[in-house]
Amino acid sequence: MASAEQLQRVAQEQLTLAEPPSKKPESENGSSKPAATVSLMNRVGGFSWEVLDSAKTTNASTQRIDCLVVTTKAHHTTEALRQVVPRLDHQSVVLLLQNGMGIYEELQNTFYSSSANGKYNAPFFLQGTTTHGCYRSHPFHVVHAGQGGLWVGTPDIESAQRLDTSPTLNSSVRTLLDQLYTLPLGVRWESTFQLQARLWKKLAVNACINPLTAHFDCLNGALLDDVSCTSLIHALCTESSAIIQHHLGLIWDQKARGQWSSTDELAHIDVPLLQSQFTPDALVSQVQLVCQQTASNVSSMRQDMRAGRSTEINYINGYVVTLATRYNLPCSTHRQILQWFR
Ligand SMILES: NC(=O)C1=CN([C@@H]2O[C@H](COP(=O)(O)OP(=O)(O)OC[C@H]3O[C@@H](n4cnc5c(N)ncnc54)[C@H](OP(=O)(O)O)[C@@H]3O)[C@@H](O)[C@H]2O)C=CC1
Ligand SMILES: CC(C)(CO)C(=O)C(=O)O
Repeated sequence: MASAEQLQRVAQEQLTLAEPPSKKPESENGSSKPAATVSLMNRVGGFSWEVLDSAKTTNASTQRIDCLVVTTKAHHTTEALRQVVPRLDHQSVVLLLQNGMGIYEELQNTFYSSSANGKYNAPFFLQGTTTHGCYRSHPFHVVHAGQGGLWVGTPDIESAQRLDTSPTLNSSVRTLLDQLYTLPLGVRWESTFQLQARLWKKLAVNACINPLTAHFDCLNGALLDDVSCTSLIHALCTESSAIIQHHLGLIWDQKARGQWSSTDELAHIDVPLLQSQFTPDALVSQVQLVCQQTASNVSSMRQDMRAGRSTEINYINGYVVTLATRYNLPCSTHRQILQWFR
């Protein structure tokens, strides 16, 4: 985890830029010779960093953290945060950058429910999602294998409202964003619902490509050549579509009941237009597009599976199943896929 609290202190990490993975036959999101090497230190003044490692907790810092960017895998996030929870307060800003969904809720329930640390002490969470691709070639060296964008916003409307009404918080979020904007990562701020729609789309796509490529041990592009894979993609997207549409429908009802004032961003959201982006056909087209665009990629779940690591399945298909159970909607294909990983 990188702490952005003392941005002028210098770290020696290097960011390595490589050719896009599509130019290679089979890459782990780009594993051949890097195209360029640049020092983060020269470009952004350097990030302060600490190694957070359970073996060294006795020497761990107790200094308050202003801004924290969490880039762990979804299933490691709660344990990673546990080490720094005492250093976060209600004015700290924490940006979550995991694939999948449900992590924000898990953190709230684990650390900040009324029975735990108390809501009053919760830091201000932001969520983000990226289409960049990168991997670590060796310690402190990251290969930037695929160019994309990075979208950041608030996880729910309550957070958006809190941000609007707290100048201190607003200034902390601005500090973090200003640092992120200096990076060549195409960072953009999005309204709550634009970001949530983006996260839903990514979840629906990842719920097809990741488990299927891991299970059938194939490249992303190969999914489109196999008839059993394409029929699974249709089944998964049909189930995801009903669940997402239902979820959006609930928001539509809340809006209709006047739960938000006219100044809220949600008052301007066109829910039926949003819903049209989540039909089964729209989701299948999105999966096909990503399979084509990342045809020569080894998906992150396939990489994890090959390396004998745990996967993010519980935060991808597992999250879809959790919502289906909550809404009492059919979800047998996602359930079947979850069984493959048990
Ligand atoms: N890599 C990519 O191209 C993309 C990744 N993502 C998503 O971003 C997230 C991160 O992915 P990625 O960077 O590839 O994952 P990695 O596994 O490469 O990196 C995760 C980092 O988290 C650290 N970590 C794990 N547990 C802890 C802990 N308890 N305390 C502190 N640090 C910890 C790991 O440290 P250590 O190595 O020491 O264990 C490692 O440095 C995932 O959700 C992924 O799906 C999304 C889009 C693209
Ligand atoms: C988009 C995709 C499927 C690219 O490989 C990905 O996000 C992943 O591998 O986790």
